Amino acid sequence: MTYQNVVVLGGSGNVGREFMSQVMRHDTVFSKKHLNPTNIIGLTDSKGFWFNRHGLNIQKNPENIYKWRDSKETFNTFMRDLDEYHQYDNLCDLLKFIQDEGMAGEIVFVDITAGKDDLRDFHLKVINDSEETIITANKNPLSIYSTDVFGTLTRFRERYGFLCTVMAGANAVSNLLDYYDTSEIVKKIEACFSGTLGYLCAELEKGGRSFSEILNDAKIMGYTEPHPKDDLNGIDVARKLIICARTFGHNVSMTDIELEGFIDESFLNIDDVDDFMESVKGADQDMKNKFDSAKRNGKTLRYIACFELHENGNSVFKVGLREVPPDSPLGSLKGSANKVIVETDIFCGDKQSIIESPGAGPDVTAWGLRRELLSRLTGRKGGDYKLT
Ligand SMILES: NC(=O)C1=CN([C@@H]2O[C@H](COP(=O)(O)OP(=O)(O)OC[C@H]3O[C@@H](n4cnc5c(N)ncnc54)[C@H](OP(=O)(O)O)[C@@H]3O)[C@@H](O)[C@H]2O)C=CC1
Ligand SMILES: N[C@@H](CC=O)C(=O)O
Repeated sequence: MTYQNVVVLGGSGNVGREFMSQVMRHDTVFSKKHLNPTNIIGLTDSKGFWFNRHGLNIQKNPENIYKWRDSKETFNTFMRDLDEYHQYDNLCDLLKFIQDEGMAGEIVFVDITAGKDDLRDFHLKVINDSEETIITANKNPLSIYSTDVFGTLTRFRERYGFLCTVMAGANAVSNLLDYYDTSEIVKKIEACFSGTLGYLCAELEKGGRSFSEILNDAKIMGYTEPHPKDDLNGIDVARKLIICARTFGHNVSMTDIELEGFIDESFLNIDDVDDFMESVKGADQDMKNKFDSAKRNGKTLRYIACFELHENGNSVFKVGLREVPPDSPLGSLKGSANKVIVETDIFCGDKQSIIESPGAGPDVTAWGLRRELLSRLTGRKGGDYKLT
């Protein structure tokens, strides 16, 4: 039996713990489902990593999941004596460690961190200087740097999976890759790409609860970024629009996007998450007024990412809050649902391509990552297929 050996970067985080728990319930050797079961041999946080070349011991007792899944602190305590923990100065030390263990060419890294420069460097090193594979839910390496970085990372598609960076529960990214490969020019995109902001809009539209209460809910449900200001300043949606546009062939960067935050900029400069959550209470009345005003116009509000290719070849990228009819394709979205409407030469008029799916949450994201991992298994379809 050949294992798919996995190292989870950020495995102790919200999505990371859910990912671990789903893999342990369904994808390891104990599930007896796949010819190449998943074997988690390493798990990192921001300071170091746990490693066991035969597989982390935490995997052996899926019945303990409930003891560690819901809190990072209890997870860290649970892990303390199970396997060896190595501190690192630089994430690239991990790559060297794996090579020294004689495991080069056998690893899939799953990036569930929100890291920036150090993760960009790690992704580049893995793709340029090793034969390992990366599957990422972290959008930063593909979006906040130059198109060259995007091009380098995605040049070996079989070694770089990024389906979960946009609409984690759907096939949006692979559809856009298909348009690129078939030379089908994307003319227009309109999308709601944020589970957090979608949930906020749908709940504010109902009335009854304040903006800050709903945001707190979204944070508890794991929809928000590690710092929710990255949702509210529109950067998370802009990153997704950049990843989409680069995927269908556009040389676009953050400065090309007309970006309007969800709330006033004056609330968006607080680094401490608890202080930030307290301060945004100041935006409650303004957000209520905006939704009341839209309602008086027979409209509602949605946070929309838009790309349009003009006849003269110029393209426009916009991200912001827009009034839309409540029964329109984006105005009718509920909860954390995401939707992307794409127009190309073939897919236009009443043949637009529309993809809708849940866009956020640890469960959806972890499932998307597992799906991408499993799609790479050579032995996936050779298992003992059971019908019940
Ligand atoms: N929530 C969702 O619905 C979705 C999330 N994502 C993405 O998933 C990622 C993780 O989100 P979430 O689980 O909520 O975040 P958390 O903050 O809960 O977890 C982040 C994890 O990454 C580790 N980490 C942070 N920085 C670094 C670094 N520089 N190097 C190595 N490890 C690091 C943290 O370790 P430590 O504990 O030491 O800080 C922690 O284990 C984000 O990039 C997010 O955009 C993508 C799609 C959907
Ligand atoms: N914070 C993001 C998580 C997924 O990318 C969102 O709300 O959509």
